[in-house]
Amino acid sequence: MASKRPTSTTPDQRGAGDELHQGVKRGERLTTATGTPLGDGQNSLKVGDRGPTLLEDFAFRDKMFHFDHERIPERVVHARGYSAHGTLECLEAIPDLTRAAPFQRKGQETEAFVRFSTVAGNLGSPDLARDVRGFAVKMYTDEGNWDLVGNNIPVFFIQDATKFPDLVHAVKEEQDRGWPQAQSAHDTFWDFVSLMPESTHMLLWQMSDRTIPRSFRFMEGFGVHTYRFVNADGDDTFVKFHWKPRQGLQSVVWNEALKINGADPDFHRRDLYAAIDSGDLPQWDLGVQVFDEAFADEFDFDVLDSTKLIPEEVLPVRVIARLTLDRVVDNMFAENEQVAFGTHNVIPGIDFTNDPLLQGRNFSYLDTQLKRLGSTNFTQLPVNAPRCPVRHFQRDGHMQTDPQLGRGNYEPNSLSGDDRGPRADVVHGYQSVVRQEQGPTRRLRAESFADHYSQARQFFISQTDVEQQHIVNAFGFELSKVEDPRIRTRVLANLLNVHDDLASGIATVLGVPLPAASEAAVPTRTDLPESAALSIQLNGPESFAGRKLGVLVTHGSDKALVQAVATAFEGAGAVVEYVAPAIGPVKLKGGGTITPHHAIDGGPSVLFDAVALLPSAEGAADLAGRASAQDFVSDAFAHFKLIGTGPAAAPLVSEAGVEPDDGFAHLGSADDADAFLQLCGSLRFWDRDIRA
Ligand code: HEM
Repeated sequence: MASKRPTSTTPDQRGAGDELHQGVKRGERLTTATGTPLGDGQNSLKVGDRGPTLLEDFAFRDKMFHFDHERIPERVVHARGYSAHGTLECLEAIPDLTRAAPFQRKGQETEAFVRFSTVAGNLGSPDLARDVRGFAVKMYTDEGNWDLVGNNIPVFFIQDATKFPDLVHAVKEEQDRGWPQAQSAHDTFWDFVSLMPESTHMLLWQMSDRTIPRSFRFMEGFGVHTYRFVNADGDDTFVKFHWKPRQGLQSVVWNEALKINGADPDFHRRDLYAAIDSGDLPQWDLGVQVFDEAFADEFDFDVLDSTKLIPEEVLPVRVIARLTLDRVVDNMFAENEQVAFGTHNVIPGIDFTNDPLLQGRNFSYLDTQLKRLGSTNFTQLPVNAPRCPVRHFQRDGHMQTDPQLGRGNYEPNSLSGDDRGPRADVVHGYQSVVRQEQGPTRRLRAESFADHYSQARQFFISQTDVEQQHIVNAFGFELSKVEDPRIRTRVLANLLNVHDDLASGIATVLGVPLPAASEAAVPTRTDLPESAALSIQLNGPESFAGRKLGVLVTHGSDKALVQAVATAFEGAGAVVEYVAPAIGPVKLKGGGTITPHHAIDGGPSVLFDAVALLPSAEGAADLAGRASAQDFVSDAFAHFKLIGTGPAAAPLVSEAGVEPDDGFAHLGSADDADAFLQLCGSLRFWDRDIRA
């Protein structure tokens, strides 16, 4: 006999969480995936009050079925990433060089989507791993989607795509033990690269502070390969693409990176989200190095070799457009995870070269995306769908969402639509550049790819003293994690071909003797000049705009001083966050309260670009005895940060074991705030880096 059906509100509703909620009482109706409204979303269908669950419970099965299949394979590389929407604005029309749609008219705007990423770590790995950053840009042009799938480093580890699986296997966690996660500091990576001298130039970049950027906003992007521009007449030129952050370049230091990973593993994604959300929109200039066959023939290296760059001093970067990111993602899965970039996604006006790495990439992306996204129809997902009309005869397939009307599903046909289906357009459609290719089919690396050390040396000598020391230390750190000493020796032997100071510096850090240099295929050139464009420190912003100041406050902190510092920094486009002994409101001397953003135990100074210590005398005495407060000061000091000290901060500074230097600014009164702001414009006080 059927029991009585519950009414909309049952007596079982009680407790703040509706623990025994049995009916719909407010809001939109909850349904199954097929739209059936549910009467209960909290309990499965059981026999009796405490009996077994019934297989008949379609609502339970509907929900659990979908949950069980929520995960899709993560990207085989670049799994960890974060995205934003934006716009590319053309600053200079270049129809003489290319018919690519975004560059035909000054002021023209093209919708864009960008995904930044690390390479080696899995989806849940920390943001501040020492790793190359992906910088992938999808541009939804009037003539199809153009993807510029780049990195924040202008060269790559290998010259031929067939080595890519080996490279990735070597850097990912080791197969017999499952670690380390998101790190190159282990035997298999260094074993591989020590046997592949072509990786040396990239290794120098990887061991530089480029691979521990302070923010996605403060790093460059590069297309890496030589591509082609093609104009409406079919004339082509070579082109290399550069993204230059208008915020300037900035990285953190290694010890800081390690601590950020603990304090906030989402540091980079949080930073990008917060900046865009607050209206501080990050921008990059898109620049090009355009050159012809004659330049390529005369250039020191092969322009098809992705382990080489063209120094900006040799061929200046010409800015043609500006990218602004202005919208965070609404849903990480729908956008960040389902977006599919590929070097093969080009538009009329953009073409490939014979770079053997690029040629291989053109195969790999589409291939992997079928596996990752599960259907050939992933181009219909909103984040991947072109914004221009799409007409073709690709039909059916898993998860087809286009009704694909009409009779004719072949080309040519006279039955679809207006009695004439879509046809290729010989005048306006994509035409590959006509190239003459000939020669014997062979598996061979051209002699023009043989110089593995000269540009590595050029990179090293182009760094400031501090940057060179950071490179030496990074090699030292990574190689100290290598267990097999033969691998370390091979790396040092290769690096002796780059620069004596580099190899001997690393040997000193490691405390091992220098081996003999390895035999190089061609001698290292010592005549390549320094290139200032390769340094981060020489390309800083000289401004604190877009950076973050951490202000340490306690009960009794001086209101006028705190306000003056906040007003100066916020007025200069910086973010100010307060750190206090506890998260509750802090009472200021002079009236009023501040609600801190962080309690001191969860707000270490590694989260900030500079710090101001503005405690009251009582507060300073209390903090001086707390390890987290001591670390706050000593870490800021050790990471070469600028430090402002209020009138009562001295006991805390001294208890932290820190001796104030010229990187300190005394904040005796509100009048000193501007001077501190000016000092912070240099971002770090590198003179403190005594090892340099
Ligand atoms: C032969 C060399 C390479 C191969 C075979 C290769 C292959 C791949 C594959 C299979 C993915 C995952 C794609 C996905 O699941 O959607 C990927 C992602 C990516 N690759 Fe490469 N890659 C190569 C070299 C490079 C180089 C030289 C760059 C930079 C210029 C680069 C930049 C990226 C970026 C940025 C992503 C992430 C795209 C995203 O955010 O979804 N790759 N690559």
